[in-house]
Amino acid sequence: QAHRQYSLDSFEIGRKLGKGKFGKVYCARDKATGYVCALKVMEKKELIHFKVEKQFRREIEIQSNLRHPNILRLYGHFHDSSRVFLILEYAGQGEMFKVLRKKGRFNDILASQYICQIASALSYLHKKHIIHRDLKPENLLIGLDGEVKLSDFGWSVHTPSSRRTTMCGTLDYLPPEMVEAKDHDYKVDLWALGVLTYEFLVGNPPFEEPAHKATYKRISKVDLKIPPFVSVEAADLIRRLLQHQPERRYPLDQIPDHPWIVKNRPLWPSSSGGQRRSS
Ligand SMILES: COc1ccc(/C=N/Nc2[nH]nc(C)c2C(=O)Nc2cccc(NC(C)=O)c2)cc1
Repeated sequence: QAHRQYSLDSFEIGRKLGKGKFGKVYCARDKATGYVCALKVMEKKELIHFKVEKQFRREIEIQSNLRHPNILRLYGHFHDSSRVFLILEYAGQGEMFKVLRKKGRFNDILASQYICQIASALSYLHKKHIIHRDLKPENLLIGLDGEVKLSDFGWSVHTPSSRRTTMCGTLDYLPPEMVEAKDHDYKVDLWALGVLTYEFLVGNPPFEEPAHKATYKRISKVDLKIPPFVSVEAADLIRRLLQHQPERRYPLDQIPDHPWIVKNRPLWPSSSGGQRRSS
């Protein structure tokens, strides 16, 4: 099954779900299994024009090997003379970005469940030496039961741990800051998780400014203003993630036990299993 050869003829094409960055997305049904999926169609000439073939191949290589309830599955891919097709998991409630814009902002219960699920997905990726590097509402989808699905691995990378092993002869001579610098890479996702937590609760990202330069200045100074309506517990987690020094950022594995998450956890995990705790 995993190595089935797919073609456009393998699918009944349903409604167009929307336009992604580089292509269109359709709901589709696999004729052989009756399984509903999402078919992402991209023009080869567009991928060449935007010089994203390498990033695109990396997205396929990375996402195909991932198995986690909060990471969108990539089941396979195929191409014809002019187009490339990704066979992706269908997430019933669509883009987080659109839901957030429509709702304005999320309450503590919804935001904390989303953040806990995203932390679980990031922890899974980091254990596989993968950094997402592009965490934002546009790259999140929501499943039928309201569970979050990390998608769009175009920018994620395998940390250079493999390069480290090939350098292993010389690793012994690397100074601490060089070796630690590798770990800094993971911690870019922790910062992004802090920005995302803020944006879910406030409705806009924390350092947003009309001019890029001004945004850059506010980020580098961590010029963070948390509005009074944000709960004390949420503000605490946001501050612990938005730390200038990467090594001071709150570890992912401690997030399920943070007061903001614990306080807002549903008494019984939802049918989708949510963030079931190991008893
Ligand atoms: C217009 O209202 C919608 C409501 C739900 C959807 C569901 N999309 N679900 C998906 N599952 N797997 C993938 C990949 C997608 C997907 O890319 N959806 C998508 C793509 C571009 C735009 C939108 N638009 C919205 C509103 O979600 C959705 C799509 C559209």
